[in-house]
Amino acid sequence: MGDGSASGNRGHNNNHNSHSGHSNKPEWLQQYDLIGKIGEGTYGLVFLARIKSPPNNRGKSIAIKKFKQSKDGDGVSPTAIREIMLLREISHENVVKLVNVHINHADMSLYLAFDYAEHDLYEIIRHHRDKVNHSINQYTIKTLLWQLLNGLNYLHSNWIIHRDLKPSNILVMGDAEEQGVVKIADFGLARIYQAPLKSLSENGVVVTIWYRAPELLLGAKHYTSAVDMWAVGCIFAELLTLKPLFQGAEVKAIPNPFQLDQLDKIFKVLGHPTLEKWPTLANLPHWQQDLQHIQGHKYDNTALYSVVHLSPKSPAYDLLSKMLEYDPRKRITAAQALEHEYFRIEPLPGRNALVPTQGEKVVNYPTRP
Ligand SMILES: Nc1ncnc2c1ncn2[C@@H]1O[C@H](COP(=O)(O)OP(=O)(O)OP(=O)(O)O)[C@@H](O)[C@H]1O
Repeated sequence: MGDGSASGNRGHNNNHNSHSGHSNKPEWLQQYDLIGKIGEGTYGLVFLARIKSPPNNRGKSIAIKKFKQSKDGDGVSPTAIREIMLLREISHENVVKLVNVHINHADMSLYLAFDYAEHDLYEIIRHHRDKVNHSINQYTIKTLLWQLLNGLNYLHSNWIIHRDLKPSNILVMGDAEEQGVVKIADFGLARIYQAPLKSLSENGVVVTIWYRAPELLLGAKHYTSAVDMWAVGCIFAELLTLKPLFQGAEVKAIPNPFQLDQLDKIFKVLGHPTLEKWPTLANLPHWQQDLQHIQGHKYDNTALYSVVHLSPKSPAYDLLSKMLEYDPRKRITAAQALEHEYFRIEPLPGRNALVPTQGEKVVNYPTRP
């Protein structure tokens, strides 16, 4: 088993719910030693496992994502299976590798096995904020951002929009060989599950709205890769200040309620969007429907540079403000961002984000519990 293909599984064993004689684990799972639960997200549970064989991979750590069944009990659809098979072709240094797909045909439940990454930006930011109490060094921020953009540029060039980028989905390798390399996780899953914008997942895990682009908050039906660049802007600001940039209180109603507080938080920092700067704003459902709240209150001062403690003339501020451009058509793309002056001035981005530059203290980031 573990041939890396759902159809391969089928060829190997017609009874996909089959269990071996000595264990009640599904047969494919027996190639791994399950170590423990890493976390829980919108779509399911994540476990740490180690490969038992073949010998050259022995001991290699893997993150197995077990997907929940949907409410009506139907498992993964044929369309989703096709999408997942496409995701297996995705291969880039800054995108987490999908190493195996297992489908339990008895109930159509789905398990994806990814390369394991020891850190993620959520934990790195939290560690700096709550434990070491000092900001992340400039080299690390720039390297994390460059590699994130590099992975995203690859995904966008392959017509994959992430749609749910946030610090916990941006992994950083702790391994010797790939230490400090950024890996984007959870890409392509939004499309498979088609419900990334619902407010609460079935188990009550909160889906964060803090990184959601204004066009989505205003009810846009069609989204583009620009939604990911907005999230990157929010993450860049959070790396600089160790605080989420737009921390709106979520409206918890289903499906996809109007998140007024989130927009309010954005408008307070970036000023009110105008039709002059964002002409297609007028077509967005919530902009039209909610005249009283959304258009009634006017914010006009842009306070972004003071919130992120950057000089308005700095290249870092210039790049950040281009990521947080209201009009998605004018927002900077990943390819353009990689060419930005910020990445051409010292300190230059490198491969290992976690090695400090000269004179900086080594930060020992915690490993996953
Ligand atoms: N390949 C991986 N290696 C190590 N940890 C991972 C891997 N993929 C995900 N994780 C971690 O597992 C936890 C749960 O991840 P998951 O993607 O399911 O949820 P989430 O990102 O918290 O939320 P959501 O599913 O809503 O995006 C997170 O802490 C995440 O960093």
